[in-house]
Amino acid sequence: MIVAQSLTKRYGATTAVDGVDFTVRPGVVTGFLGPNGAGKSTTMRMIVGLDHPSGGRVTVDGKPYARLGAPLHRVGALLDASAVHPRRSARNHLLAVAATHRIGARRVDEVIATVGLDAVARRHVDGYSLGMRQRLGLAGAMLGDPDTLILDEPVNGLDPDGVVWMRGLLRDLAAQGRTVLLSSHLMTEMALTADHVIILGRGRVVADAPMSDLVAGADADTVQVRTPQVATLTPLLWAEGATVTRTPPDLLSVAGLGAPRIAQVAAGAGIVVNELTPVTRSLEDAYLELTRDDVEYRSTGTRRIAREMPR
Ligand SMILES: Nc1ncnc2c1ncn2[C@@H]1O[C@H](COP(=O)(O)OP(=O)(O)OP(=O)(O)O)[C@@H](O)[C@H]1O
Repeated sequence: MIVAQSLTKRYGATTAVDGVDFTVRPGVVTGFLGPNGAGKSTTMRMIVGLDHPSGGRVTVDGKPYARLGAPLHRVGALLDASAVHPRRSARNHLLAVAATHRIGARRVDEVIATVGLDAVARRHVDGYSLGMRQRLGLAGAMLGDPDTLILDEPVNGLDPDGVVWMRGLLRDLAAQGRTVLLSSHLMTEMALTADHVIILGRGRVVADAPMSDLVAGADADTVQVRTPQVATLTPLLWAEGATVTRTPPDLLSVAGLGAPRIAQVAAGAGIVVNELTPVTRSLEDAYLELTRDDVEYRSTGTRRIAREMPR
């Protein structure tokens, strides 16, 4: 379990992390989201003792990282996949890390197999693709079989097979009762992987909620109804207390009445319904709405770029 209390980090005049409180629980994958510069990496670095808080504290299983004995067995981190000596092989890199905790070669070969690098483990890392480096970083994080995993953008550079594999692995690790904190800008992937989400905006927590709450959200009871008989169905839905918005020629957006009741009303009046779809909000919609005021780096759009291009 990771607990942050009033956690703060200032770099000169910049407050990167501004008094955040959150708990990352075991047994689920927790997604860590936020616009560029929101403070995710800084928070992760503080969790693993690579940065010191300017205020507040963060603990793993009740202790600051620096006070955990044999930290590789407690916390595994993948924060920067490029942080490996390029002239070392993956296996030698992992053997060197393993030696700091008296972890043997057998475990090194086990994690190499788990991340699918067996065939290239004896090659220099400088020939590795970004996806291979991510796999190696994950192998390093898992080396000590830790209860807590902290992974900054681990799916960057992975091919579609790799993304699906990573999703399954992270979900398995959480199902084994581990604490998994994962940052990513890929909303669709995050929606498939995480059970709980913490969103930062300008160094503050703007959301801390189960994924199901975020993706259902405000639009959960809106239903899209497609019927050739909109004029007949609309007053019947009004009579049931629904709010109905019409998009010609045949689409109704119905709020305040669930799909089963709409189907009953239509069937009772002999109205043909071609589509009945409950509209759920995507994680991306929820994220964009929650961070609308917290985006530090916003593009100006392609039209302006086109105007400024030399002819
Ligand atoms: N070592 C540093 N020195 C000075 N400022 C820093 C340092 N590290 C981070 N910052 C600043 O702190 C803020 C938060 O940065 P951080 O990298 O934690 O954001 P992030 O949410 O991980 O962003 P991204 O999604 O782009 O990775 C930014 O304004 C950044 O410029």
